[in-house]
Amino acid sequence: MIRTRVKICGITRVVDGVTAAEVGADALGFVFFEKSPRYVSIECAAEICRNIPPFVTKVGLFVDASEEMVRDVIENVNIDLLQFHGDESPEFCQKFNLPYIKAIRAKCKESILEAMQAHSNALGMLIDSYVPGVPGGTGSTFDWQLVPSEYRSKIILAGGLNCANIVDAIKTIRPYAVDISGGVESSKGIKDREKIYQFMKEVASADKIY
Ligand SMILES: O=C(O)c1ccccc1NCC(=O)[C@H](O)[C@H](O)COP(=O)(O)O
Repeated sequence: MIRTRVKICGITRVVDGVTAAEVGADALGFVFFEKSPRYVSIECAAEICRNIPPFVTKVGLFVDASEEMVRDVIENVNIDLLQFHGDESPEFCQKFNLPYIKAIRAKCKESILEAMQAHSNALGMLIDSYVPGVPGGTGSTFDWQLVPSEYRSKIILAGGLNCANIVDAIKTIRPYAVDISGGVESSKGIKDREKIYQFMKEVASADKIY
């Protein structure tokens, strides 16, 4: 059986990080973008990461951050992976001696393929919804037919996923991983234990289908 990995993004509290890890999330995301309602400070993220078991991947998210800021996070938070949501170049993304995920907002097939080729050294490509002026965490889905099937093993599907649509999403795309934020929240930045649990159950049931 193929197992779809799950990344839960926008963790702002120790309790949510611990719950997500307990319930089986493979990765947790921390948003270092001050304009986001899910922003976490370096101190807060470091405290959460100290409480998370070692085999859960900790991901630091940035939106056109300075090199200095990315380095500050790497030095002070025990993160394993970087995730870039802005217009960062491949050269910038590869500066930090850590693997990275490049987030692409799904405007059209051509722009997705172009970004995938430019970021061929990225560990994964997170394909998210395109909402003008919003770099991530939109809560909106997009046309999944835009996802290039030939890159399946690198694709992290994001954007408006929830318990009601995740089985369909996995059956349609068969991504390597799925990423969810708003779909497992009770309010922005506050995760809901029951929703996380249900989401993990739905992913497992989708995996049994193939
Ligand atoms: O979550 C945010 O507020 C955010 C802000 C700026 C850049 C990225 C952000 N989140 C990144 C993620 O990986 C989200 O999980 C992804 O966009 C999906 O969010 P949602 O549609 O709410 O599931």
